[in-house]
Parts: sequence; structure tokens; C-alpha cells
Amino acid sequence: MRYISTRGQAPVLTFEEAMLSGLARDGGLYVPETIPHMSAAHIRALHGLSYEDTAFRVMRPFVGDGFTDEVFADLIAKAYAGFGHNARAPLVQLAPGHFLLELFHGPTLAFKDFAMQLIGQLFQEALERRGERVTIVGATSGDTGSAAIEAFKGLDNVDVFILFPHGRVSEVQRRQMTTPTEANVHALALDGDFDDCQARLKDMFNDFAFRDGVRLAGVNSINWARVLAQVVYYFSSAVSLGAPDRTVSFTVPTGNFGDIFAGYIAKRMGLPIDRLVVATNQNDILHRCLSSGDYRTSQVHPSISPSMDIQVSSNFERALFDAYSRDGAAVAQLMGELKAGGFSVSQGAMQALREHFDSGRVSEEETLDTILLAQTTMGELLCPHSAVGVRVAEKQRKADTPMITLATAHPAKFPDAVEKASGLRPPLPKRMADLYERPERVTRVANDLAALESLITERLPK
Ligand SMILES: Cc1ncc(COP(=O)(O)O)c(C=O)c1O
Ligand SMILES: N[C@@H](CCOP(=O)(O)O)C(=O)O
Repeated sequence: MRYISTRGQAPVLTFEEAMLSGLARDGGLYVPETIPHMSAAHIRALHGLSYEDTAFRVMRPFVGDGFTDEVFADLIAKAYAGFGHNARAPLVQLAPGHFLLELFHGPTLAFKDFAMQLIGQLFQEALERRGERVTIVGATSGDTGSAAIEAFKGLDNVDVFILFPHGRVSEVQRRQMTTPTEANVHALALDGDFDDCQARLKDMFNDFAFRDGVRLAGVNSINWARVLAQVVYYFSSAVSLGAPDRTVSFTVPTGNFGDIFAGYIAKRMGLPIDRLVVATNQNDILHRCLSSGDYRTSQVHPSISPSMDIQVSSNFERALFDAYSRDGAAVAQLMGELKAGGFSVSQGAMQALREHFDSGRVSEEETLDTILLAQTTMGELLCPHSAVGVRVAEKQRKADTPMITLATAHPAKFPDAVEKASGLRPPLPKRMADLYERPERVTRVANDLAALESLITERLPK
């Protein structure tokens, strides 16, 4: 399996090379050259398998020879051993025809653990075999950072620097990033929003002297391995509702478009998915684009679902690449226009996107109402991001197709918003009960590329 860049000008890589590289050297994102197909019989054969066995079968064709079957299966087993639910991604019924896929039973209580725990294992194995060391820099609106720190803390061959927007993550999210004591972990609070954090990260990848000097690696959904690991739960949940003999739809609380893009890959592989519904908060660039064809950035407005406070949605580039018939030059031109504020998607490309994606936007008030309603009438305490998903799903689902909404984080990560909505303050799990007492270690940083690069270089072991 070979990986190509969405901008068409970067070297073609293997899975392992693409995983260790992060952003392609032409500024694009790596995608598989072809999408492996799973026949109906193969999908049917997933019935009754463990999450780990399903993960192996779904991901194996993408991974190539870098990892043997035995090693890959062992790394998957290690990745999910620490999850707090035997099913890993349990499905609960909210209402007739509406199901919630709980993706928050991993160590940091958000869906990011599904991919991050696995790529922590894959990085470790690949780096030890190669005798290499990397510097991971991540940008986070709250959940990717804590998941990355949890997966990479204390490893000998990795240093982890996480950029998060100062004052714009929940207290639990911040403490998850600032309280680990391992020397290879560096939490950096940037004066700006998540888009600034992600832009500086991409700038670092595009500064080849810095990139090669520190051996930069990325674990945001820039990294194809992140997207791949998230494809698995689309299969496990759809199969448990009867796929391939029953078609399902998904609603996905969306910010950087990584999670829903994983659903699109599952569909391209042959999973019978009818609609993939993008659910956004008031930072609604994706909903505006899917409604009007105009992808135009605007100011980020802080919300009670802060992990989705994003206006430059990185993985949308991967969807555009397919919508523009894999024309890298066309995508490079659109991304150039984005630097100047935005672009219009062509009619043909809009038609291609609308074949798969619908969208909806949820206000702050509607998010709070939905948390209360789901708690009182459905018996489920939702985090604000999951509430955005449930609200959109309730509006858009059809009677004849089951809808699965992704519950992307545990309500205890956002206790203030959940309490405001429902009067209930969800407690943290016992293993995290002393989170508020642990000392914090964080460096405040300016939104300045040169200063960030110097800080990272100075902090690396000599
Ligand atoms: C809790 C939560 N929900 C939803 C999202 C949006 O996911 P994506 O960025 O993959 O669209 C994020 C951030 O990624 C998140 O942390
Ligand atoms: N919501 C994310 C933003 C980064 O997304 P990623 O999937 O590209 O890592 C977060 O919680 O950090």
C-alpha cells in the first residue's frame, strides 16, 4: 500500500513512512493511493468478533509489510487493554432507531484514545526497530493533546510538545496536559485559538531546516494512521446493527473533519452507510460550506463545546482531494486561496461531497437543551460535543435507517457546561480523582513561529 499527498508533489511513501512523517513535504496530507475493498462476506464475518479482531481485519490492508501480522495484532491488543469497557466502543440505544456510540472509555475519556493509544504502540515499535528518535509537536483544542501525552509520556525515543489555546480548553482538559510529570512532556499554552496552534504546527512542518533538524513528527489527524484507527468503530458499530445486510447513517460532532473522514473511508471500503452527517457548533465553516459551496474562514467564537472551536478544518482537504477527482494541483490552488480567506467549491465537487455528507449547526442554547433532554428522557448524560451530534441527528434522521451518533467525550471532561444544563456534576473516574490537586507544569508562549521553534530546540535533550 502506497500513500500519496493531496497536493500531488510530495514523495510517495509506505504506511510506516507516512506515519512517521506527518504532513507531506508539499504541505498536503497523505492518503492511500487506493482504498481497499471489503466484500459483504468479509463484513458479515466481523459479526461477534472482539473490537481488537475487528480492528486487525479492517486496518490490515492499509498497513503493508512494515509490521508483521503477529506484531500488528500484538500492538492492537496492547493499545486497547487499558480501556474501561470490554466492548471498547459500546453502542447504546437513545430512542427507536437512534443509537449512541460511546467513544469515551479510553484513558483520557475522549475518542482520540482509539487512535492515539494505537499509534503510540506503532511509533514505539517502528522507532526502536529503526533506532530513531522523533520530536512530536501537536496542536490541540483540548482532547488530542491529553491523548497524545498519555500515549507517549515517558518513552525514551520521543519528546512531546503540545500547543493548546490559552484559556480556551476546559479545566479538566488543561490539567490532563499540564499535570503529567514525565520529562519528555511539554505543555505549551499559546496566546491564540486552535487555528493558530494548527497553523504554527503546519508552519513547522513547512520549515524544512527545523523539521529535519528536530526530526519532527505529528500525531494530529494530519497523520493518516490517526484517521485509519478511527475507521474501525464505524465497522464495529454498523455490524452490530446488522451491516452489511442493513444500511446505517452516522452523525459526527465535527471540528477538524478527521473523525467523519474516517467514516467516509469506511463507506468507500464497502460498509453500507447512507448519510454521514457533519454536526458543528457555532463555529460552522463546514456547515456553511456544505450548504452553500463557500468555504470561508471567520473568527473562532469560544463555545461550551471547545474541542470543536475550529474554523480551518484540516482534513476537509482530504475530502476535497477526492471530490476534485484526486487532482493535487486543484487542491493546492484551493489551499492557496484559503490563505487569503477562503474559496468556492466547484459545482462538480459539491455534488461529489453531497453524495455522502449532510450537515447541521447547533447553537449554545440548543446544546444545553439537548444535554438536559437526553438526561431526562433518554437516560444518557452527554458531553456538549456529543449533544451537538445528538441534536443534529434527531433533526435529520430518517425513519427507515438507523442513525448512530458518535459520543466523542465523557461528560466529566466538561463538568461546568454539563452542570449548567442538567444540574448534575459528573465525577471523574476514580483513577483521576486527584486531578485537581496535582501540580501543573505549563509554559505560556506567543503565537510566534521563530520563538516556538527556539523553545522546542532548546528543550530537546542534547
Ligand atoms: C470531544 C470532541 N468531539 C469532536 C471533535 C471533532 O472531531 P474532528 O476534529 O475529528 O472533526 C473533537 C476534536 O477533534 C473532540 O475533541
Ligand atoms: N478537537 C481536536 C483538534 C485537533 O484535532 P485532530 O484530530 O486533528 O488531532 C482536539 O481535541 O485537539
